[in-house]
Amino acid sequence: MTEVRVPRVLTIAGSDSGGGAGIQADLKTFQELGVYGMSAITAITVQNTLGVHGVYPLPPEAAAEQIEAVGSDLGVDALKTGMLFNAEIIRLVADQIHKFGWEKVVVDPVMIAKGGAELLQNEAVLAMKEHLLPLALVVTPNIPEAEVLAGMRIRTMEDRREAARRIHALGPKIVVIKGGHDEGGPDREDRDHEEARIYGISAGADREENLEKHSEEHSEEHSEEHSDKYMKEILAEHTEEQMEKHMDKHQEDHTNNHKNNHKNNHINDHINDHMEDILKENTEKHMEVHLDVVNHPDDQTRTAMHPEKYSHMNSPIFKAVGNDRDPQVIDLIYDGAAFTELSGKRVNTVHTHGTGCTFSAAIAAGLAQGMSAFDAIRSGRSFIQAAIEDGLNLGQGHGPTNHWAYQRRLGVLR
Ligand SMILES: Nc1ncnc2c1ncn2[C@@H]1O[C@H](COP(=O)(O)OP(=O)(O)OP(=O)(O)O)[C@@H](O)[C@H]1O
Ligand SMILES: Cc1ncc(CO)c(N)n1
Repeated sequence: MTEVRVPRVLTIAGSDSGGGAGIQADLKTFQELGVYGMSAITAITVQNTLGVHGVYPLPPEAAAEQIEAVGSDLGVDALKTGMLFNAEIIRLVADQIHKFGWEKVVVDPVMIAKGGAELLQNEAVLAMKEHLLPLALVVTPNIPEAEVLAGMRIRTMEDRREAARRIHALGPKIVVIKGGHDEGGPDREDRDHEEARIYGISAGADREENLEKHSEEHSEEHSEEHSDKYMKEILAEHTEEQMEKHMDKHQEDHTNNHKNNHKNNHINDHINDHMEDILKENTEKHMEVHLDVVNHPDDQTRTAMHPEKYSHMNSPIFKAVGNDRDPQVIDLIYDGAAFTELSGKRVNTVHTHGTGCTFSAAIAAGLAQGMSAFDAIRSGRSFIQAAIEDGLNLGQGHGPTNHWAYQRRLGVLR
């Protein structure tokens, strides 16, 4: 008789005292998805929903030794990396992955926190590209991280596809460029002007030509100094944008405060004892995970899906509801052969702290459970969509997502 063993997943990441991102988000996600979670901590961050107030990296050997301890004893079916902080930690982590021969590796190339704090030293980007990305099965940059890794600006979906091709060329088998930061719309022109300020170029007709030149220079040079400068420019720009958006959202939040307080007191009062009732009280809107898959005509990826194995995802709760007027978040997936767009309804909330950590942790959990990479990504997207939709409204800034939401919705179905 074969022994059934629980899937084992390791996260190599930083600690978030606020509990919404980093190691804490990963372990909560693993637990919710029914896999056994283990951790190798790279750094301790002093963090809450208002921002990162301190970063205390551990000695690089501490990460390597934690990985050695769990790898040599408990075993690892899949792993994810998050905040790695510096080049030395990246090199040692890559050495361990290589030594153990682990293949189900999800790299979340964490660089900055929402709010702007540096979670990866600028000079470590090169180590990430050279040592870690070649070992990744799935890499999940957000848009600013994809810009840094690809050495180009991302304005349009075509830019995103080009960035995905460039990142894929660095070695990972599947690239997912997440869309959380792509708010699209009228700010694009402002971004062109901001870019013009940074590069000293025109925001008009010759913009593309200049950018092209810049990215050619970038790929030719490959020097640490150059990538350091480029990363600083990109991150500074995105940080400014994030801070402005944060302030706007805060004002909006104040206006809605009274309404929200009422709703959240209600949720908190009942959260443990009457969760099923609360879920039933929530409207249809709350009950659905709005996901849709759009494949390009030559796309083969869709055949990699096995809906019969994950039949719960075809239930009304997880089915796309298909309202084209809803603002969408699109995650772009590229496997070296075809592009797939995974789109979901954009939730209008500031409580998105740790979305990337949670998403990549859910992908690693799916891989450990034997899902194909595409199914694991789709399942991870459903997990984070539910977690954002059923937000907890904690803290005064960017609050955490609700790691219970996905399983609790499934619980209602059972
Ligand atoms: N407002 C939103 N509504 C719905 N889905 C979202 C929203 N924001 C992000 N997502 C989803 O969450 C996942 C993480 O995307 P995001 O771009 O926010 O990552 P990130 O910036 O790396 O997150 P973080 O740095 O907070 O960990 C993606 O699957 C994305 O589509
Ligand atoms: C520790 C840690 N890792 C990752 C992120 C990115 O969300 C964060 N804010 N904190």
